[in-house]
Amino acid sequence: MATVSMAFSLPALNSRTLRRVNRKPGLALATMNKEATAVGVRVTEGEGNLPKVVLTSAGGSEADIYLFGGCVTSWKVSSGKDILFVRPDAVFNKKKPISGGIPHCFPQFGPGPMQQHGFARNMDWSIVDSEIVEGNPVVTLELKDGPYSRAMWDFSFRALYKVILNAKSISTELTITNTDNKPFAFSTALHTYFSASVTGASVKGLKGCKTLNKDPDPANPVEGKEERDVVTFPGFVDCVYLDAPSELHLDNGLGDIISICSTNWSDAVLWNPHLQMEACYKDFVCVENAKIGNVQLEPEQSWIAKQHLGVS
Ligand SMILES: O=P(O)(O)OC[C@H]1O[C@@H](O)[C@H](O)[C@@H](O)[C@@H]1O
Repeated sequence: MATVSMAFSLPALNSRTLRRVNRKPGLALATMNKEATAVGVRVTEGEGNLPKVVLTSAGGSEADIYLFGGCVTSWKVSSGKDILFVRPDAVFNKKKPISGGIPHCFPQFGPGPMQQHGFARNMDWSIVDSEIVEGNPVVTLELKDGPYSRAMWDFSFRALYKVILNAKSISTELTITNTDNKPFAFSTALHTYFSASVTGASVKGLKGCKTLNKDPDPANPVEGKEERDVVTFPGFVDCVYLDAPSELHLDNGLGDIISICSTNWSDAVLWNPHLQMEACYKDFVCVENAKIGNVQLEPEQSWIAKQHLGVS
């Protein structure tokens, strides 16, 4: 993956410069023509020449976030191991969402009146703020409605996505605000792809949840209840867990136990495509924090949800 090897140098990003130059989409790229320094938060050129924010923590962990889709594509812990997974068929040309990392599903999860998983993963987000807190980088991205989103969903909204990298964790906070003068409703998810050995991977914490099993037909989920303490991925898995607990544990089958803690992400989704993606299904599982039922927001109201992924 291309990193900082560019013909031009990069800007030193601090809160003041980011506030000044990145209020409008597109300006993050323009700032890449200035002098180079990288402390904690920097913008570089990623795959397909797309702008990418790199967070580097004092503890040696690193995260990559593409402005296209506001997508965290990599979270490397200090050993250099990437806890997230990007599919080998992922493209970085803006013609499709980036298939991997933590894509946004907003304002629709799954199939529905608009494109699968909504438009947020197909739009350019911009940087509105960054700071370093005790050696840990923090960046806030923003997405607002535009002609592309309005054509599918005719509402004015503002999404803020704050990403905080610590030595052993990455946290996100998503705030959706209704900036329209009429109410709207949405569903949403963080469609997190974890690196895994699928035969050894399992999730704890879902026992007792009501399930909507999208196997075999995602458009007609079957209701049920999870009876297992430890949920595995023996074949095709596509299942929604309603009112999931705020803490789940993923054993990725690669020697890591990952805690997945959340606030206000009421639901969870497990997905592995099995033979539908023969080239890569053995190498990842998706454990998604989701809000499946519609969130209703009146004008000026906001909805906030937090996710915290940690390794021990
Ligand atoms: O291929 P996409 O659009 O990224 O979606 C992948 C999968 O995403 C999951 O969240 C859904 O539950 C699946 O039904 C879907 O197939």
